Amino acid sequence: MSAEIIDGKALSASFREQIAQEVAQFKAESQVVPHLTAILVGDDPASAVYVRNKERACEKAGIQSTLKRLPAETTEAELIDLVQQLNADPEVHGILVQLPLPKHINETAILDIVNPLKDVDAFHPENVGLIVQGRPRYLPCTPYGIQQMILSTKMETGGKHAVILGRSEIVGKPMAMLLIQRGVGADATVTICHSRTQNLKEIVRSADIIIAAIGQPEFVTADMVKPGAIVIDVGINRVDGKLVGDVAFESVKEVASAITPVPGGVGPMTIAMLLKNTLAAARILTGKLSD
Ligand SMILES: NC(=O)C1=CN([C@@H]2O[C@H](COP(=O)(O)OP(=O)(O)OC[C@H]3O[C@@H](n4cnc5c(N)ncnc54)[C@H](OP(=O)(O)O)[C@@H]3O)[C@@H](O)[C@H]2O)C=CC1
Ligand SMILES: Nc1nc(=O)c2c([nH]1)NC[C@@H]1CN(c3ccc(C(=O)N[C@@H](CCC(=O)O)C(=O)O)cc3)C=[N+]21
Repeated sequence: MSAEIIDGKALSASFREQIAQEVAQFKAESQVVPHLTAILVGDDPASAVYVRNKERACEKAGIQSTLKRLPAETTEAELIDLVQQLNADPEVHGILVQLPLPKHINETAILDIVNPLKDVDAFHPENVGLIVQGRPRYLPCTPYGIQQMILSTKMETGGKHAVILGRSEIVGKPMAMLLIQRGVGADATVTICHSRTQNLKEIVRSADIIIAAIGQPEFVTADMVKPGAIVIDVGINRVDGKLVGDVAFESVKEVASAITPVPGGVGPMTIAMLLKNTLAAARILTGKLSD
């Protein structure tokens, strides 16, 4: 039997519609326009696509979006200066520093100085700490979007074995934190695999939920998937000009019960959750909601 295809594009559209309504209501009540500012340093083509998608989505939801484009030669001091300006600007509610940054800039040094209340990526250590403790201020966009996709399948996650491939700060690690929390769409038993993991295939084969976030084209093959598992493909890889995920979609969909496509899966959901966080940031900063 072929798996249910979790349509990230359609799901994100329905989230974005809901967010647009909430934005309109917030504007009417507060006379404030939620405003996201993204910083893009250098000209990485993949980052440019993401930033463009994000700008379009903001516009459609009634969220103001500004892109600060800086040349690849920008110094760390210059970038710090810009972040501090945005921190101090009362009209900016969300700040997103597009990663990766050029090698000569220390990413941690930059992410650490973003005002945690404006940190819509949830990368600041204060926000990460709050997530770990189970009292999040913002949820990290990609794991948050994935959790919504899993919820959309109506599969019970409680007590299930979720195997995450990849331990990055942006996907793998925070994903594990969300799935081990108590509550709906969580309560899972989580294993994180990475490049040093032994018996990776066997571990993945025991998973009820597989989340692949390693950046290796079609790494997860049908023989690694337990029949009936949910498979979430986070990978964005460009192969011969085509976009492919970390999962061999065509064969795995014959084994899984539900699967996300690439493109049209996790990517669009990441953007929808970014909009949600930006509205939440505007609420927190204007005192319309306690943080
Ligand atoms: N759709 C979306 O919204 C998003 C998509 N992405 C995509 O997701 C993918 C992962 O990105 P990101 O989370 O930033 O991860 P990173 O590229 O920062 O790290 C990759 C992780 O995968 C692990 N890994 C790499 N190769 C293997 C392997 N052969 N076996 C086991 N583990 C391996 C690494 O292990 P180790 O730590 O040991 O090196 C590391 O933990 C990329 O394709 C990226 O483009 C990322 C963010 C959002
Ligand atoms: N500070 C920061 N926050 C991030 O959340 C962040 C980041 N930096 N750096 C890079 C990764 C990657 N990422 C994607 C988001 C959406 C799509 C997306 O919209 N993808 C579409 C199509 C993309 C295309 O056509 O190339 C899809 O999968 O259907 C992809 C990738 C967010 N990231």
